[in-house]
Amino acid sequence: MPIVLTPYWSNGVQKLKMAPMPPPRPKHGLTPPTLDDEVHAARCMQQLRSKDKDIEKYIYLSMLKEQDHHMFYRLCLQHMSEFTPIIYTPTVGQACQEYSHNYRRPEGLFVSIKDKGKIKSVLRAWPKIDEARISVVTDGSRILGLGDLGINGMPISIGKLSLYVAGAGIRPESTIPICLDFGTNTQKYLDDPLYLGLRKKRVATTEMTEFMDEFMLEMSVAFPKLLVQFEDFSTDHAFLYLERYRNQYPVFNDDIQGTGAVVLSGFINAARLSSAASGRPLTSHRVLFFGAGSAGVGVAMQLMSFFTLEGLSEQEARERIWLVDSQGLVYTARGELAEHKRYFARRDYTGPPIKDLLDVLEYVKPTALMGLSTTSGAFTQAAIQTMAALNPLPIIFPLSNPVALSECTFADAVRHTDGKVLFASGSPFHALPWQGTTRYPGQGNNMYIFPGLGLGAILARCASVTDAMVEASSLGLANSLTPEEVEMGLLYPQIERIREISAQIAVAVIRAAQEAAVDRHTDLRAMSDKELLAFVNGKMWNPSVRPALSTLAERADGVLLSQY
Ligand SMILES: O=C([O-])CC(=O)C(=O)O
Ligand SMILES: [Mg+2]
Repeated sequence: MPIVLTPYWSNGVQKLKMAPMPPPRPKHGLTPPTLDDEVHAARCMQQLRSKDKDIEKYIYLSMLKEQDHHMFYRLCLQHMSEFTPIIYTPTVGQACQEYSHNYRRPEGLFVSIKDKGKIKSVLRAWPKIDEARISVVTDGSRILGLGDLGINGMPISIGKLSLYVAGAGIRPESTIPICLDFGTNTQKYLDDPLYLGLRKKRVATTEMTEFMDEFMLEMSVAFPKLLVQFEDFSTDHAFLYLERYRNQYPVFNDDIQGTGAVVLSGFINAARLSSAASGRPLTSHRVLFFGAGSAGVGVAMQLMSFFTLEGLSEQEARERIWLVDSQGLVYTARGELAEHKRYFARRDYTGPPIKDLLDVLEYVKPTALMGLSTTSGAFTQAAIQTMAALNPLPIIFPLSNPVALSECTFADAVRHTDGKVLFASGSPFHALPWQGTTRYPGQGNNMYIFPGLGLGAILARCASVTDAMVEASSLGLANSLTPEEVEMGLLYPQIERIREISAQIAVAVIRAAQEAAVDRHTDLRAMSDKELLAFVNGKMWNPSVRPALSTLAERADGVLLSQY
């Protein structure tokens, strides 16, 4: 009977019993005689680096994670800057686009619109119900900047959860990647014979909302300790479902709140430097958002709340922000506007539409230019030079993902501002030699925020995720730079320190949850900050240092068992 090799997730048919296992001991003869763990780690890295294509590296690491997750996470933590561009942005984008072609095994839960009315039984199929703590849920409708990928969005949930494990020490078995299948409007996938999802156009919002109500309720019943992260829903639904469920369940939206928090954090550090150079106060910054989707407006809201913390009234804070969408400057007199853009629409401009970015820059004179448009190259040489002419240290954040959709490259931003730019992008760029020194790009990606925010919310067993908790995560990140990192001109800490940063963020988040009294694990209230930090660190899962022998021997047993 093939026991060990049966996927631990079974297609809703039969739930596997997870009996407690004695620690596996290598059986003599089932592993090679000199399988040394350290050497095996080096072997894995060599195998990874021997692949030419990033997607091959992704597939290799995906298999390694399944075969030996201790080794996978151990190497991931040791080589964070090498691993994240593969298991996460940008390669995860390609992994999504090619998911139906590269699919090998189930790694998450698929719930489709056809399951409406019986979602409970689908969720019950998950083999580790009691362990569940965090789920990343996408409907594949707006994956990164790549559009509607339907069920091919599953790898984004998988990738985010790998970072929860690596970055915040959530136990691997506590994570549930979920892809909801409402159909897809992308004809290419509907025509693809290998496409894994429902072959139908997306259902209407009313039907989707009925489904979502049932789904969220059943999730809270099946997994009472679960936090839900909404990921890469199209803008309208992202706002709709965040507002609908945020006071009822522990849920947050990574693209609105996670991105908002991470960009605010980088903005705070950049604005401090830029204000020091210009002599103008932090509250005088003028921020232009190029792109007014869920991420753009999410970031704008986060920045606005920062301005109010700095002492501005709500109206004054709102007036620090300008939005540009595909029609140009967003202003009330322009005509009918999508709901989520109305709040920031300018009321102080009533002239003809200003469509060209250069004209908008001349009109607004921003100190900071944020790109969330998924329009590759939108920040042209002229636009970057205009920012440099307007500001001694211009803040330019091309935040669109993946890297091919970035509004400009790091090299262009440095070159066209004569090295003065304060830069962060959504996807990774390499450091750049510049006039005898090295310039480091910031990566303003929500991967700095969601692991720590999620960890804090889980440990405090929060009933909901409040704005103050999100804000705390942002300030926690901004203040986590070491003096060496400040010296290097970094806006974000080095990603290798992610565990340390996540622990600090988690503490800040737990404190904010306590203040709002949404924490259900109230024992933590009595702890000092030091005790709380020790508690958070103590809860983190660590890959075991000597796993390879036992895991491989276990698998060897499984192979034999399945063969006979
Ligand atoms: O996944 C990422 O790299 C950041 C993100 O949430 C997005 O772009 O939607
Ligand atoms: Mg996202």
